[in-house]
Amino acid sequence: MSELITAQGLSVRHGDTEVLHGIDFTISPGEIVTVVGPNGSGKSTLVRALIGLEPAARGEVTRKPGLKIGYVPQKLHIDASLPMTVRRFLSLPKRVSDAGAEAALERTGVPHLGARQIARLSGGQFQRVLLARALLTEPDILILDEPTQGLDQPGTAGFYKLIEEVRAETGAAVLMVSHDLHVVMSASDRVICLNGHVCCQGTPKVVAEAPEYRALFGMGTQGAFALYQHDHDHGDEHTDHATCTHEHAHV
Ligand SMILES: Nc1ncnc2c1ncn2[C@@H]1O[C@H](COP(=O)(O)OP(=O)(O)OP(=O)(O)O)[C@@H](O)[C@H]1O
Repeated sequence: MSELITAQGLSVRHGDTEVLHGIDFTISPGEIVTVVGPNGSGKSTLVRALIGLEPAARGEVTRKPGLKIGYVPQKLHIDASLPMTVRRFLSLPKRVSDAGAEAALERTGVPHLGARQIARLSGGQFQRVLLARALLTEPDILILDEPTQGLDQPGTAGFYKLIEEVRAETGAAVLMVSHDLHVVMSASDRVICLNGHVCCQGTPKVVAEAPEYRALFGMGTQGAFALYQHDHDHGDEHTDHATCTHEHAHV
């Protein structure tokens, strides 16, 4: 198979609630795919299911045999009272050589941070260290759940530029969850809008021009947008065209 990860008819439940239903998904080598959608729409659940951290209630997820995944979760709590240097953090859970750690920090633009306490890093530095850690395994695919959360606009733009450089250098595919719609649109090969199901997907250009997408994310809001869940279901297609369906935007 050429796809790195495939999901067919994937549904995931949390307790009695079906959080995701009928998801068809693929990601190919070297692709940058971004998942957007309102809070609680199942973005983190989807990436966790694709990795195998959440069981499928229905459907199936297939990963290419031997696939190496570099995963940066949405939340990683590190106790501020626990002394731990960046260098030590990079060796958890698996020890890495000094040369390997240095190369990864260099690659993510923070070569001087090895001796620093992890709890004292800025948000942007911490994200770059997390990315360095994810790169240590030389992954076929990087999976980043809201990697620029809490970063300012230059920090966010810089981080996405770094992601593109890493993709260009290593050929790794990238699957991201993000709320930074404007940057996401330019940095992604494909955007998937999720709302419990895939309600919209396509190339950034095609999706951005789709009236449905504009309705979904709002116009004239200076980047602010609001999305509301809808409770009807319908078929979704995977095509190169935007396949937005009738969502309701309230801006
Ligand atoms: N471990 C869990 N147990 C029960 N319910 C959960 C669990 N994790 C997530 N949920 C619920 O599943 C739904 C989807 O959550 P998920 O975190 O996947 O959404 P999301 O799109 O990533 O949200 P956000 O943008 O706020 O990060 C939410 O209603 C959430 O409350």
